[in-house]
Amino acid sequence: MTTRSQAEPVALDTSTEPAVRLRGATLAYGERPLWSGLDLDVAPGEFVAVLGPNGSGKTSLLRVLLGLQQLNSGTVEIGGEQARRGSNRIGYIPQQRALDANVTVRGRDLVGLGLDGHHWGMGIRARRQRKQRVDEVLAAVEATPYAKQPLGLLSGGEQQRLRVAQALVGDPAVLLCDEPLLSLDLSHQRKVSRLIADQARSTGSGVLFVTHEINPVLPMVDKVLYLVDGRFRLGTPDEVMNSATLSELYRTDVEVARVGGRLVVAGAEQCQDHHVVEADEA
Ligand SMILES: Nc1ncnc2c1ncn2[C@@H]1O[C@H](COP(=O)(O)OP(=O)(O)OP(=O)(O)O)[C@@H](O)[C@H]1O
Repeated sequence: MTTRSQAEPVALDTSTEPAVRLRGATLAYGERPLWSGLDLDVAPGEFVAVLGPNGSGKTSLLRVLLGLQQLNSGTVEIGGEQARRGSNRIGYIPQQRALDANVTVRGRDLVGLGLDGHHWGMGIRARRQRKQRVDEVLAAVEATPYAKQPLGLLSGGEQQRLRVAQALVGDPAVLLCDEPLLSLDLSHQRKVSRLIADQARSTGSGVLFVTHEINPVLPMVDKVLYLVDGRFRLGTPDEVMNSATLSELYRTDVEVARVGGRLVVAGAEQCQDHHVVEADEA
């Protein structure tokens, strides 16, 4: 499923800058801080899962990295440069919203938009390379059969696979994924998770992956950032996803068990609806 781009590379030199760097980052809307004093480095190729209950500030973190939301204090860098809107170093899979049935843009045109801002040059050769890259990524998400249909006529899961393709097509240095598995069936959840992890390993994209359910991506996760009610913990899955750490974070008794390679979290009401147990995932 791994593909390589012929676009001018935007992935970073792994020996130098982290893909993402936050220092002393604080974000508050009004009085209530969503998180404060956050130091986070995402190295090229690293896969970071961002967890937390509703309203804990996961999407807001992505908005900060996208340059759409200002920090109250601290700094945020993408590849050593201050985060800014419209950076072509970032691939973004937004939280899913169903598109209106009247949207007539074709899937492959949506994916092609992910290459805008890259330096492809002019002429027939560049056009052919661009088309080839779009075709590769469409095939990787198994969207080729419906890529010429209007987006508004596609199912939620089909639209979502095209959003994934759009985010991946430019080989971004940073891949921001906001619950990208929602509305995908189990088979496509696995394929899309694997595709994102492969992208991280092969092109050095640093991945921030917001999810309510860590199990489908657990084998791929290098670090977990867990946000709860203004507090956070950052570490390896074993360091964060254990009873002592989550009890401290939620300030109530939380039990974490490993069952057949999966994590089951029980205790605080807000984390029960957060870690859904699926029978099928290995
Ligand atoms: N621009 C804004 N102005 C004021 N409050 C905001 C703004 N954006 C988000 N919020 C609030 O900040 C909190 C965090 O929102 P955010 O969307 O980051 O949470 P989340 O962790 O992604 O939640 P979910 O799991 O429900 O998607 C919420 O209470 C939300 O209402």
